[in-house]
Amino acid sequence: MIRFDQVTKTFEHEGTSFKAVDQVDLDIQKGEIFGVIGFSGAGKSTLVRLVNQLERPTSGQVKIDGQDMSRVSASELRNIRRDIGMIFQHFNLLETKTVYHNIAFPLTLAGTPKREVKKRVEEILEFVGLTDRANHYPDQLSGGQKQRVGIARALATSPSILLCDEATSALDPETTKSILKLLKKVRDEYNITVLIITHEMNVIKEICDRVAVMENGKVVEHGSIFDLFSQPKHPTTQKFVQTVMNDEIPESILKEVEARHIYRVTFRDGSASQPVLSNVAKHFNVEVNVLYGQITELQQTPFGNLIVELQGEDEEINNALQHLEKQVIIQEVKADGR
Ligand SMILES: Nc1ncnc2c1ncn2[C@@H]1O[C@H](COP(=O)(O)OP(=O)(O)OP(=O)(O)O)[C@@H](O)[C@H]1O
Repeated sequence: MIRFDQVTKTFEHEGTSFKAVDQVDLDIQKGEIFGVIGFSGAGKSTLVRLVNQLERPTSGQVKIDGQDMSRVSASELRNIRRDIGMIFQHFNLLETKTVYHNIAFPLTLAGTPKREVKKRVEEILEFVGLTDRANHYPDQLSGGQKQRVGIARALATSPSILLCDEATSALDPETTKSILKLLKKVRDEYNITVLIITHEMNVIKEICDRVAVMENGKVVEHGSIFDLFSQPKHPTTQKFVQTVMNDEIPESILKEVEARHIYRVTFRDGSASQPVLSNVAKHFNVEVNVLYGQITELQQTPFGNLIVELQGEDEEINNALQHLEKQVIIQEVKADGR
C-alpha cells in the first residue's frame, strides 16, 4: 500500500546539508496500523510528510499502490491527497468555524453537492460521537473532542490512508486511550491504513500491528509489536520498550547470574494466561522462583516478561527448559542484563 524505497530527504541549511530521512525502506500493508517511533529529531514528521508529498524525497521513491508519488502530475497529486487524511498534535481546526463546518470544509473544497455534504458530515459526526456538538466552536471543546473533530475532518472525503502526526501527544492518558480506540475503530470499520508517528511507546503498545523505530533519519529496527516487545534488538528499541515494560534487571540479580540459573521468560500469543510456570514446577523436579517482571496487555492479549530462577539438578533444569521452550520465549540472563 505505502512503500518507501531507499528514501532519503536532505535539508540544506546555511551551506550544510542534513539527512532528516536516510535510506529508509518500509512496506506498509493495506488496513494495518503502522507506528513509527523515535525521539525528537529522529525524522518521523519528515517521513510522514513524504507520504502526502508535503516533502519530496531527495532520492528514492515513495509509492502508494505502486504509484511513484514523485512522478504524478499536479492534478493527480490533488486527487491522491484527497485519499490521504491527516491529523495533528494541535488539531489545526478552523477556530472561526463550527464543528460542522470544519468537517464540511474538505468536502466543499472538493466541490461536493451541499446535500451530500450534509449527509456525510452527519454520518461522520455520529461515527466520532460528536453529533450533539455540531454547532459548537473549537474553543468550546475539550482537547479530546477537538481531536475527534480532526479525525472526522480527515475522514470526510473517505480516504484510504490516515496519517497521524503525534495525534495524542497533547492529550491526557485517559483521553489518549479514547482517541486510540477511535483510531482502531476507523481501521476496523473502514479498513483504512493508519500510519501513526509518536514518541510514546504506550501509543504503539495500545493499537499498532507493526512498528518501525527511527534514529538519526534511519529505521534502526522494525517488525510486529510482539517481536519488538519480546526481543528488542537495537538499544533505542530497548529503551522505548523499557518505558512501558519494566524489563531492566536489577543490579542485585545481575550480580548473581553466574552462580544461579536465571532466565528471562517472555510470554506471548496468550501464553501469559496459562499456568506455564506452575506446570513446569509440577512436572519436573525443579523449583521456579519468580524474581522480577510484569504482565501487561499487547493488543488485548496478555503479554509479559518475567525473570525467573530455576533451582534443581542440571538435568532436570534442562528438561524443564526444553518443555518451556515450546510455550514461551526463554533466554538465559547474561551479566549485561540481556
Ligand atoms: N524544513 C526543514 N529544514 C531544515 N531542517 C529540517 C526541516 N524539517 C526538519 N528538519 C530537521 O530534520 C530533523 C528531523 O526532523 P523531524 O521533524 O522529521 O523529526 P521528528 O522525529 O518528527 O521530531 P519531533 O518529534 O521533534 O517533531 C530535525 O533535525 C529537523 O531540525
